[in-house]
Amino acid sequence: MSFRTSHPAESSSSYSPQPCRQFTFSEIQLATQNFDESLVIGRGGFGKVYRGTITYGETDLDAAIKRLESGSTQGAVEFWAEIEMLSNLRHCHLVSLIGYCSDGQEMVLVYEHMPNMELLQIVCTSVELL
Ligand SMILES: Nc1ncnc2c1ncn2[C@@H]1O[C@H](COP(=O)(O)OP(=O)(O)OP(=O)(O)O)[C@@H](O)[C@H]1O
Repeated sequence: MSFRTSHPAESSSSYSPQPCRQFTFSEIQLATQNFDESLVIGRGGFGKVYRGTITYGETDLDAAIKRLESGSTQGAVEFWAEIEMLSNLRHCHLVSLIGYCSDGQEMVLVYEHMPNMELLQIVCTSVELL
């Protein structure tokens, strides 16, 4: 599988900076305590989702951090599509994308942590078990 290492929009002359920020892999490791298993809050098609604290400028933000897993059904195309879409869309009913990290094979999405999303997952799982 081949991976893109830069945001497609960065090569475009019409690119205008988005509030969505690019993080280094070291910043992601720091935020997730090097992907500590105790911080895993969910798992989706992309891979595991970790809860972490990411530093954005002067502010520490409560974040949900999705790391693309090797063997994930979703890949580079979906990764960049998610960044493109959520960078341009801001709505109270949509989860906010804080930023992303693309470093070699590592692809990570950083969202605002939504406590209700975990609660919803617990309710859905309980209903499935009934
Ligand atoms: N922003 C968030 N805040 C809190 N928890 C989150 C957030 N994003 C994801 N999660 C948790 O991680 C789980 C997996 O989320 P994810 O979006 O990766 O999977 P999904 O909803 O099944 O989507 P897909 O399979 O299309 O990637 C969610 O069910 C939720 O528990």
